[in-house]
Amino acid sequence: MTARIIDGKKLAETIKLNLADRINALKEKDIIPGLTVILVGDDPASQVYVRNKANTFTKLGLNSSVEQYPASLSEEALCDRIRELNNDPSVHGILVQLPLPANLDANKVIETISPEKDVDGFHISNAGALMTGRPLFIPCTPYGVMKMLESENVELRGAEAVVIGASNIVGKPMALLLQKAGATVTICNSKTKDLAAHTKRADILVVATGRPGMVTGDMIKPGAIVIDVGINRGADGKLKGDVEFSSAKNVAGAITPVPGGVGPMTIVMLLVNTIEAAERKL
Ligand SMILES: Nc1nc(=O)c2c([nH]1)NC[C@@H]1CN(c3ccc(C(=O)N[C@@H](CCC(=O)O)C(=O)O)cc3)C=[N+]21
Repeated sequence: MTARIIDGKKLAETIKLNLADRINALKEKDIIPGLTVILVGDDPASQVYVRNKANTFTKLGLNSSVEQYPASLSEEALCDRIRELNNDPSVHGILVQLPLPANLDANKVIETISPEKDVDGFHISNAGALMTGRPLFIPCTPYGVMKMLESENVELRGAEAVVIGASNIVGKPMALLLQKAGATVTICNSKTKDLAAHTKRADILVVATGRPGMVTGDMIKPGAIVIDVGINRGADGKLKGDVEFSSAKNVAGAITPVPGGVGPMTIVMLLVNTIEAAERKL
């Protein structure tokens, strides 16, 4: 058996086409959704990725600007700039690229973003809103994963879902969304004893650990849906997921590739959130 490939790139393109009507409706009211991305420091991977985001926005006729600052930028200066953007009506979404240099307190910086412009959904108010079932912005990566599961017509009610990784930006919101959809959710972490005993029970397995190839085919329940959130860049410059694709594809029912899986979905959901932020200003 060979798994179906869940094509995130293709699904992202379809979602983009379906956004055209919403974008045009805003334009008729002289509103162009705008995102400002703030990048601190000169991590080359972040730079490439931030460019990708900006290009996607521009292609669809949205506004996007990237502000790049040296790693020496003070927390105060960064927060002052964020407050200016909070008050700029042409900016609907603000994204501060993570991770930030160690001398900056990421929590403090993120909490300076107005929750109404926090299109990442990382602000503590937005995390709490999601947790209590009244989300304002759903974090883009887990949001994109839910769209992928939807496109595959996966029955979530009563399903066993296992999420490996408990970060605030992927694992925790992912678990909440799956739970809300009716799945029974287990969150595993690096201390989990006998990880395979958990993963082998999973009808839906989401892997977000940042450890390349850590989930192998022998850990997967035959026919399971496997979602690989990993984006690890190897020494050869190639992207590698957290799932060992070569062995997993022989066991899973469906699997997301890396690249071309969750990554493009993350970007398109950022578009969705930014458009939604602009629509709320109508
Ligand atoms: N505030 C903040 N929000 C984020 O959403 C955020 C962040 N910081 N920091 C970094 C991570 C990483 N991330 C990616 C999203 C899409 C791709 C993506 O499109 N990947 C393509 C390939 C890109 C390539 O080839 O390099 C793919 O998987 O097919 C990659 C990485 C968002 N992040």
